[in-house]
Amino acid sequence: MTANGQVAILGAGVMGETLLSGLLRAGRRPGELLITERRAERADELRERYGVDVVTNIEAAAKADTLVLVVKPQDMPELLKEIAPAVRAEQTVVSLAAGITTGFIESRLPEGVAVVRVMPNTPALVDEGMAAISRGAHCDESHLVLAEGLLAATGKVVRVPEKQQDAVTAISGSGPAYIFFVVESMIEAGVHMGLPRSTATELVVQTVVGSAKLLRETGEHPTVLRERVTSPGGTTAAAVRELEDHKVRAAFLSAIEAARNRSRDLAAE
Ligand SMILES: NC(=O)C1=CN([C@@H]2O[C@H](COP(=O)(O)OP(=O)(O)OC[C@H]3O[C@@H](n4cnc5c(N)ncnc54)[C@H](OP(=O)(O)O)[C@@H]3O)[C@@H](O)[C@H]2O)C=CC1
Ligand SMILES: O=C(O)[C@@H]1CCC=N1
Repeated sequence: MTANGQVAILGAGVMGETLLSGLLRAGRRPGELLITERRAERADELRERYGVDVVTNIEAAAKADTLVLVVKPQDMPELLKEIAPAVRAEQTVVSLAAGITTGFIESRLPEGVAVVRVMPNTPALVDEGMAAISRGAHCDESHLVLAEGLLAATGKVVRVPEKQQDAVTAISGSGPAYIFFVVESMIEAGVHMGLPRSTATELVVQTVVGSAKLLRETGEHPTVLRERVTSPGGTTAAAVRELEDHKVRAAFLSAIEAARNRSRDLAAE
């Protein structure tokens, strides 16, 4: 991992804690990390679980070299207003918030601060994350390398132009939820047909893991892999016909466009 001094995670909810735990698993020492949280009991829980210091947003902004912003998009204006007086141009700001542009953040912080926009996802909790990063107006290669170093602790990192981030958010940011939705539906189908819930769950989870590995390790197109499962006149063909009749492919397109549009709207709230 690239060394980048002290890193503060501002907002340690689901995604903030995921990043924090990943950095610790990757060998970062608790003393190199700071976190901020506004609820005292949550702060105590994190302090106890990870041995990291929990400080105020202003303290974090004054002390850390890298500020990772992981509050909800709707909380971002208030957070930026609070930390702006303490932020300095030599710091790097990394935002994980959906929909919030680097321009939005730059315009609320002192002139010249480097801002990197990141879209991570929750499989980072098991070091299988997918993160996409984009540069703001004041970033150079060193800022992108720094952000890559942070995110590579928990999975893959790609660079994308910022104009693609709303689509990325809709695909890989929200993506795990679509997969879990499919998993839930398949388990329910198994239960409906009389399988014990535990059996249905084991069958579906291993099928998803195995299919994901097959995709990654063979590099084959998903259509080719699907055709290999689909024996002529067989069971899979009967099932896929139903999925097509119910316009599941079109539903995915509409759903993912809705997520992309929601990402675009978030900065305006
Ligand atoms: N969850 C996901 O899968 C992904 C989330 N993201 C992005 O990550 C960000 C966080 O999402 P998520 O972790 O799901 O949301 P959470 O609500 O779990 O986490 C946000 C955390 O920020 C805290 N917070 C809010 N305002 C402040 C503040 N002013 N100072 C300090 N802490 C504050 C909240 O505290 P409190 O509990 O008191 O409100 C909460 O603990 C969002 O911007 C989201 O778009 C990006 C990719 C994937
Ligand atoms: O649902 C959300 O808004 C966040 C961003 C991507 C995943 N979760």
